[in-house]
Amino acid sequence: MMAAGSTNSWQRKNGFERERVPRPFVIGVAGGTASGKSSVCAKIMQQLGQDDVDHKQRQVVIINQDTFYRPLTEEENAKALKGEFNFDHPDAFDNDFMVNTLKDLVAGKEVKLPQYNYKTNAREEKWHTVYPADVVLFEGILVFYFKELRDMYHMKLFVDTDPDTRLARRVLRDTKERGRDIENILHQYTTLVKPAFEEFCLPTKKYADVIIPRGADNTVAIDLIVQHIQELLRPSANKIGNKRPRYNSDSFVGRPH
Ligand SMILES: Nc1ncnc2c1ncn2[C@@H]1O[C@H](COP(=O)(O)OP(=O)(O)O)[C@@H](O)[C@H]1O
Ligand SMILES: Nc1ccn([C@@H]2O[C@H](COP(=O)(O)O)[C@@H](O)[C@H]2O)c(=O)n1
Repeated sequence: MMAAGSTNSWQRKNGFERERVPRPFVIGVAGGTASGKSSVCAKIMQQLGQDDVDHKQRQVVIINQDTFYRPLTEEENAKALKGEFNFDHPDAFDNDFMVNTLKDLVAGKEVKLPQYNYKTNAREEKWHTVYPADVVLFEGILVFYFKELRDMYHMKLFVDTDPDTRLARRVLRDTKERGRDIENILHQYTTLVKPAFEEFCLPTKKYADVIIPRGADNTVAIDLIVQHIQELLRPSANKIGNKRPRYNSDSFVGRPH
């Protein structure tokens, strides 16, 4: 671990002195379907002591790329119901919405986001507010694919879980939580999800700063990442660039060692 008050290589490379760590600190979390991206983000959030904090006060927010699936045409929706629409292709996303949302969060603005419904393959009508935070975790299968997004991350994590394990988890999850039947899941997986993973997601692993084998089970990797975030965002590193000092939580950064 870096000594308190020192400047790390990332900061030097990017021209940031110790006290100029960017706010918010944006972390991209990529990986195949059911690799454990959400679980890893939830653990990071929990270990930063943010679970019990009110949404308006949270210093860490998690944004899921699935929020940005574009609305489907009637024809596409009919295909989706048969497991024949390619949700794993970059064209399935509303790229402008995704980029603008992240830009707004980087600019310290609050954003309004829909809840995505996997049963209807559409956004819910009711949107919720996400408030500015000091750490933004942006997770999804293709969060490293788009250069404009990639350039906004200060740290990139790739969750690397064995494909058989991922398929097994996806079958369980999609039958229980996403209203799918097994035939439909396996058809979609073999014809669309797996080929798209190999074409669009896996090649983006090279952009990762940290690869996390086994996802949320990898407590050593998660502990190291959390320590690194805490170190970067210690209050002493907060002299310039933070318009909203919110370091009054003992459970977050700035806790005495
Ligand atoms: N380490 C694990 N052991 C067992 N099940 C897990 C593990 N990590 C995730 N899961 C389960 O696998 C499914 C996908 O995990 P999730 O974290 O949502 O992955 P992703 O966000 O990459 O799709 C979920 O049902 C989750 O509960
Ligand atoms: N209507 C939808 C939208 C997405 N999917 C699948 O979800 C996967 C991405 O979510 P993860 O939590 O698994 O990363 C992706 O592989 C899509 O195939 C879907 O099935 N239906």
